[in-house]
Amino acid sequence: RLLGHHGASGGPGCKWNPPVGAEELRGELDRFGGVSVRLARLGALDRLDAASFQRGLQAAVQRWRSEGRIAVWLHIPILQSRFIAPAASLGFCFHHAESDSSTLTLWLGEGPSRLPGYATHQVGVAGAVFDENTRKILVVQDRNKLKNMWKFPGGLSEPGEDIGDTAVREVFEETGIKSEFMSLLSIRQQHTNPGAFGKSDMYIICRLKPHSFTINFCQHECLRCEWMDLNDLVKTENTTPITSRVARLLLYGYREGFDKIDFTVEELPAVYTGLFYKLYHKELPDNYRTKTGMD
Ligand SMILES: NC(=O)C1=CN([C@@H]2O[C@H](COP(=O)(O)OP(=O)(O)OC[C@H]3O[C@@H](n4cnc5c(N)ncnc54)[C@H](O)[C@@H]3O)[C@@H](O)[C@H]2O)C=CC1
Ligand SMILES: [Mg+2]
Repeated sequence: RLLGHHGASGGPGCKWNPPVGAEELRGELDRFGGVSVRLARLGALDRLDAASFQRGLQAAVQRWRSEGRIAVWLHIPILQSRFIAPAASLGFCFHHAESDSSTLTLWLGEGPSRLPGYATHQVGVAGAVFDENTRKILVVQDRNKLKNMWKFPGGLSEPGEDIGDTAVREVFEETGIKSEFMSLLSIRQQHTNPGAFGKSDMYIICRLKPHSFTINFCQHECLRCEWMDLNDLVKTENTTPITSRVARLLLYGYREGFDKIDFTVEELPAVYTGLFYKLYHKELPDNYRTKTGMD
């Protein structure tokens, strides 16, 4: 199927405005039929002004259309940001930006754009550090909050960081307590979160096992930090609904067995990419783990 035949070879303006820089605007084809142009990889753009770039891009877009490309991905290094406005005037929109570049897209296919969006969520992770021997749980009060409610220490995940590693790192940074990841207990999803720049927030609580007990809390982020009896956290009014709920969940797990509440983790190989990933779920009994055990 050929898309967008129209306007293939030069409109009226083209003869008199040779597409300056059009030769340079070469892209790579992706497996979906889109073309990706990385300005950082193209030479001779330093002396190109915005108007010439726009003419060159317009001619290139016409060419890509005639070749049936479904989309254009335009990667612009931050120092070449003068090319953003000309691209936008040809219909390009921001797809995303990183610290040193932005990526704009133009959909050329039929109907509305089917290009995937960019990041949708921020991920926050808290650690519920529970000591089974003393039945105590580690809680903090935020310094920067209007109401000083007890909550689990935690914070935002860094790019490429495992959920459990975020929990352990944040707990240590905020309280000085060393701990080990045991399981995932809950996931909260909230949209248009003010702290997530209007994106959605995914807040994950992990069960951690303490390896040290002397509190040395971060004065910047925390006002108070203590080991609290789990029953007291379950009963207190001075906490958030999510903390209260997870405290009840922990009490249930403590009494009836943590396998009732734990999503444990396992690392598995990805089929196509050769990468590895972490899979979290309730414990699978041994006889369900192998195909032969199923009959
Ligand atoms: N119910 C609960 O127990 C609560 C859960 N959460 C969740 O925790 C996660 C975030 O945890 P945090 O402890 O907030 O992250 P965090 O531990 O990574 O700390 C964020 C840091 O960034 C600073 N910061 C944030 N916005 C700033 C700005 N505009 N300018 C300057 N500094 C700024 C804060 O002061 C803080 O030091 C989210 O997923 C959130 O939904 C947050 C509050 C309460
Ligand atoms: Mg925090």
